[in-house]
Amino acid sequence: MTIHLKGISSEDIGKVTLLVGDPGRVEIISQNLEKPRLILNNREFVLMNGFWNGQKVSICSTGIGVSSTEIAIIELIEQGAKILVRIGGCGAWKDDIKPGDIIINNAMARELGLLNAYAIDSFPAVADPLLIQSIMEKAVSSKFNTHFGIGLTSQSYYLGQDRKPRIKNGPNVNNLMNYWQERSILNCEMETAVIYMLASIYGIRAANCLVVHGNRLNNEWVPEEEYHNIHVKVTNIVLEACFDVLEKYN
Ligand SMILES: O=P(O)(O)O[C@H]1O[C@H](CO)[C@@H](O)[C@H]1O
Ligand SMILES: O=c1cc[nH]c(=O)[nH]1
Repeated sequence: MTIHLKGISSEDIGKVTLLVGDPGRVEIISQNLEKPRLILNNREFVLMNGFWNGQKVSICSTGIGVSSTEIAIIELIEQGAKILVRIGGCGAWKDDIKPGDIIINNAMARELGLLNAYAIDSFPAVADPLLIQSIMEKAVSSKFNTHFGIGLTSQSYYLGQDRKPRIKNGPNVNNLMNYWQERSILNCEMETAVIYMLASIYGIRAANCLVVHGNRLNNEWVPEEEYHNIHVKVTNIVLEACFDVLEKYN
C-alpha cells in the first residue's frame, strides 16, 4: 500500500511519526535527530528517520490539504505508524494569540463532506487525550505562550479561510471568520482534521502542536527564519511528550 511513499517498509517507520505540511520542513526539524537519514522524496512526500534519545523517530511531509494528507496517513499507518503528531503552521483567528505562539488543538471543526469516503460527517475529529495532555504540559513549561482549544481544518486557503481573492463571495463564506470566532475557534489550518479522523478510525494516537505563523486579525506574521527555529524547538517538546506517553501507557 505504498504507491506514493514508494518502497517504504515498516523498518522505516519510527515509534513516533512527526507530520509537517511543507516538504522543506522535514530536513529542518530533522536536526533534532541523531543519524538523520532521507528515506524517500516523491512529489510532496519527503520521509526521513533518525533517533531521538536512542529511539527511532520518523518525519514525513503531507503536502497541503486533505487529499495528499489522506494518502500520506493511510500509507504510514498501514506500514505501522502508531503515534502521529502534526507540527505545522496555522493562522490565529483570535486577537490575543500572537505570531510565534503555540496552539494545541484537542479537536477540529471542518467543512461537511471531509473524508466522507471513510465516515459520515458526525464522526468526530479529535486528538488522543493522553498525547494532547502530555504535549500541553511540556509546552506550558517551555518559554512559549501556549493556547489550547478547538481549531478549524479548512479545505481552502483563500475564500474558505476568509481571504479575499478577486472572487470575494462563495456560497457559504459570508462572515466566515466571525461565524467561527463566535464558536470559540482559535485557529485555522488545512490538515489536522484528516489526521485526527483517520487516526481514530484506525485506533492509533494523534495530536498536533502548531506554530502560529500569523494573526489574521492584525495581519502580523513571524519572520521566516524565526518561524523555522520555533518549529525546531517545538519538535523537541513534542518528542519529549510522546516518549513520556509511550513510557507510561505504551
Ligand atoms: O505549515 P504547514 O504544515 O505547511 O501547514 C499550513 O501551511 C499551508 C498553507 O500555507 C497548509 O498546509 C497549512 O495547514
Ligand atoms: O493563515 C494560515 C496560515 C498558515 N496556514 C493556513 O492554512 N492558514
